[in-house]
Amino acid sequence: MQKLIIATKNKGKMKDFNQLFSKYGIEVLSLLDLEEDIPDIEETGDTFEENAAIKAEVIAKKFHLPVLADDSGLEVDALGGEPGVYSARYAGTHKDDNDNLHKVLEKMTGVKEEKRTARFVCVLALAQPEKATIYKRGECEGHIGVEPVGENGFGYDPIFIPNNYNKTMAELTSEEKNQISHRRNALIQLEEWIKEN
Ligand SMILES: O=c1[nH]c(=O)c2ncn([C@@H]3O[C@H](COP(=O)(O)OP(=O)(O)OP(=O)(O)O)[C@@H](O)[C@H]3O)c2[nH]1
Ligand SMILES: [Mg+2]
Repeated sequence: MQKLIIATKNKGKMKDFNQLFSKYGIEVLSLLDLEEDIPDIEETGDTFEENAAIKAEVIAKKFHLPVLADDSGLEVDALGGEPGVYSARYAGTHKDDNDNLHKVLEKMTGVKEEKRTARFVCVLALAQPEKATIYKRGECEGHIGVEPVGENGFGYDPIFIPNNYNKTMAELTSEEKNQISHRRNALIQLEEWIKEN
């Protein structure tokens, strides 16, 4: 395999995937890289698995090719697992990273450090013509800071401090993020398939 379509329009995810796939010599294409204009796919599921499958299967069917999709998000324990599957649209359907992370910070006002535990979750769904969809889940544990710090990454990276670090995910280089991230931890489980295909 020389090229793989990833059923996403998220440029932050694609930056991660570009780097993660480069070691396999595979070029990844997002829905924004295709010639055809692909309408937004409605994420109607209640779980990361359901939403990842919806995205991967719609595009795999359309092109008759293997397609990977990523559904991911932040689970904050003090917020009962929110924003979870609603991470991209937590502060509204305009899907603004800055508004989303400020909503989390606001809701966490007054919550003590030891109660600020959280994790990033990434579920990858690999849909292939005539085959059952394969799921892989990766997580990255950490806690929520009190203000946004750092310029790298995307989404909630500026407020997420991974375990064993004293800086946010947005202060890590992309190489550092890609050694510990939820996305990396999910993708590594597909390594055998990637090498065989
Ligand atoms: O700080 C972060 N670092 C990450 O590494 C990360 N991964 C996911 N997220 C958050 O979770 C939403 C995914 O929602 P999501 O899977 O529906 O994706 P999306 O709607 O943005 O794009 P698409 O892939 O569906 O086209 C994203 O928008 C982000 O808010 C992250 N935040
Ligand atoms: Mg989405």
